[in-house]
Amino acid sequence: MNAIRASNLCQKVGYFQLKDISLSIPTGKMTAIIGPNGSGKSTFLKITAQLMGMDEGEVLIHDKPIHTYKRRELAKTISMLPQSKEGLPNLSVKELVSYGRSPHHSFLNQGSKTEDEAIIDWALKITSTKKHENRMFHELSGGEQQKARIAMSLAQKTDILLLDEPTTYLDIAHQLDLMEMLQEINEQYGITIVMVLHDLQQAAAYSHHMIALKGGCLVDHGKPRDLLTAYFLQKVYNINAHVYFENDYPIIIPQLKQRRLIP
Ligand SMILES: Nc1ncnc2c1ncn2[C@@H]1O[C@H](COP(=O)(O)OP(=O)(O)OP(=O)(O)O)[C@@H](O)[C@H]1O
Repeated sequence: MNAIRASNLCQKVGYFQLKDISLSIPTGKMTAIIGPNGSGKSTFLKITAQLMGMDEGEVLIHDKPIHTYKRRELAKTISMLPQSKEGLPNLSVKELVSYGRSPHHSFLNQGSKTEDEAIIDWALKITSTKKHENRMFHELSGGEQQKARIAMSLAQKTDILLLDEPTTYLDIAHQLDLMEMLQEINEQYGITIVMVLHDLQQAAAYSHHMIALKGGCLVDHGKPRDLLTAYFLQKVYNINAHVYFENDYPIIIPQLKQRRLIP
């Protein structure tokens, strides 16, 4: 079953164009979207979260065309964490995470306070941010802020979580901690996780499915172990590298003096 299916998706953004993208994202799995800077990864996520329209094509979420979803219904199905954390109000961590409950409230139906509290508590605990709940968001470190933002997305209680470069600004230990946390969330709760990542080793190690974009086009998609080869790296990034797997963890060894290969 597919959580997301795009067919012949085209979208022009300034001088850039997403061209005829057709792909599927499996339900309950972790999918990594990779590709060079400016290849359209964020644009694809934004269209999928309906933060941006499309010129042509169709996107189905759980087999239902995205344009037939009401705004609140979509927000209960899919949550997206954008790259930038700019513009977030200076709230306490708990207040920020509570924001995730907004789609579940309306003017006429404020929902159950007990249920909200239980979900907020769950989101704080699973992201290990419970201990920071009374601290101000802007006082946290980059890694702690990233986890608090993920807690806010989790509190939205959606089946699908879109994360745009969740490991940016994090050191290697916090990157691995975050990836393992996402793996745990995926395994325990069956949430479909789609993440844009630049670290190819982590992308392949932590995903079941990988999608590669380049220049607004889909280059390839499939299981990381099948996809990640020297030929693939040459095709997508124009680099020469050796690739091998050690206990299912991919190792990429780039050849030195690559610069002449960059167009
Ligand atoms: N609002 C906009 N106006 C004009 N051009 C835009 C706009 N948003 C994105 N673009 C362009 O669209 C292209 C694709 O951008 P996008 O952010 O989707 O790429 P990306 O693969 O996520 O890149 P990165 O890895 O660098 O984050 C880029 O060339 C970018 O300059």
